[in-house]
Amino acid sequence: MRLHRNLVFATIDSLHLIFNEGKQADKVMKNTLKRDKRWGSRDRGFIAETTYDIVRWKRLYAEIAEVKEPFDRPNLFRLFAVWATLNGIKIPDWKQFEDTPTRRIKGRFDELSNIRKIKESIPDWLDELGVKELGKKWDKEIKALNQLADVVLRVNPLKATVTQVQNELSDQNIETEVLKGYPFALKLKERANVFGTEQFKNGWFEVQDASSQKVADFLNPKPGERIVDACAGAGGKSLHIASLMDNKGQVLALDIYENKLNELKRRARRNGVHNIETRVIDTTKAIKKLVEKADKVLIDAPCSGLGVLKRNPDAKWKLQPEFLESIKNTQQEILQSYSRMVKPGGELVYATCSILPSENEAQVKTFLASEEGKSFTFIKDDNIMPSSSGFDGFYMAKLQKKEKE
Ligand SMILES: C[S@@+](CC[C@H](N)C(=O)[O-])C[C@H]1O[C@@H](n2cnc3c(N)ncnc32)[C@H](O)[C@@H]1O
Repeated sequence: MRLHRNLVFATIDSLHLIFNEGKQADKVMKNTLKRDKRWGSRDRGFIAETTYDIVRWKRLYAEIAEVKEPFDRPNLFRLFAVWATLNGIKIPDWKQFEDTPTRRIKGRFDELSNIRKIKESIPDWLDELGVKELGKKWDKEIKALNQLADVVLRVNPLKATVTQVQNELSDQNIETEVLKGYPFALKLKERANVFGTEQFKNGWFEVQDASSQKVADFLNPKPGERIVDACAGAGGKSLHIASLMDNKGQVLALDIYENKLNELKRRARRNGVHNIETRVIDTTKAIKKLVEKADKVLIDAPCSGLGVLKRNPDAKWKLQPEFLESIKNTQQEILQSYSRMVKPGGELVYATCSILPSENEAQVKTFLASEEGKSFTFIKDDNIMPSSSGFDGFYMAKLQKKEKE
């Protein structure tokens, strides 16, 4: 592979914004990719993948290059040189790469590969937490979480069949494969910009990780039911739920952020979904109005996001222990208040995209032992681990509200 100067410079500029200015990686990437209209999909792919790769391996590369934050421009080029060397890419004879110690880079990599927190490129506190919560399992989970995420589509059965989407995309040289056990999923064989296709614009599919597609299945919505999606965000799960209900019945999508619900409404129109109503939760009154009104409630709770590090490697550096503690309190508060919306005999699903038992099983256990939780019985749970599934880490638990005596 030959390195192109403007693509490398765009990568360096993006890394500066992410590492030194605390900007969110996905937002930086969106802006960077708008910079030059002449860039084709391979150029864009190079910038995005290289930037994300260097974000993912920041600690390892910084230790190899012997540089410390904040990274000045020469140091960002040193990180880049480590990336290129370890990926077998020839370093060009530009002045920014003068005296790159290629052999030393390889030697340092071998030396440092014995220390997990450096090899897997994670902060000390996160490595300690992983061991405390997952014991021996942490090793393979963090390894899996450092792999590049596959792109998975969820076909929208209101608009198309899996075969139709597969054939139409194949006509545009976008090859996909079906995933056993995931009835609406198609995995891209190679990364491609699916958002530009007519099929996406017409709502035939959404991009949604395979593990995330398990949540609506687990909830098992039926046409005609009244379902509350309590932390609906931009509606990844609401849209899936509505499609499984065949547009019959009602999905009430709640969130504390109006802008996310507005995005949900846009996506619902594209998806041909007509049975979602959105409500911003700005007072406790909004919750009270819905007490015992839902057949099923989904709480897709805000969480550490540790299960989706593949997709969002930047979170390794942005996440703080204090945030984790406060988000656990929020999770329990949400469980306590939104569970009241379930009708007697109805069901509650609590889900997170975390792999930490303290955000998952422990929260359910605390809830069941509480006054509010006493009216629920535990039905089942599912712990989807990145190492065994190959996709994101997710947790989901199903509880049933007891009938009134
Ligand atoms: C994991 S995200 C939801 C993702 C979404 N369900 C999807 O599938 O695309 C959690 C959501 O909970 C929302 N949230 C946080 N606190 C909340 C609260 N007290 N009540 C309702 N939603 C809340 C956040 O704004 C965020 O959109």
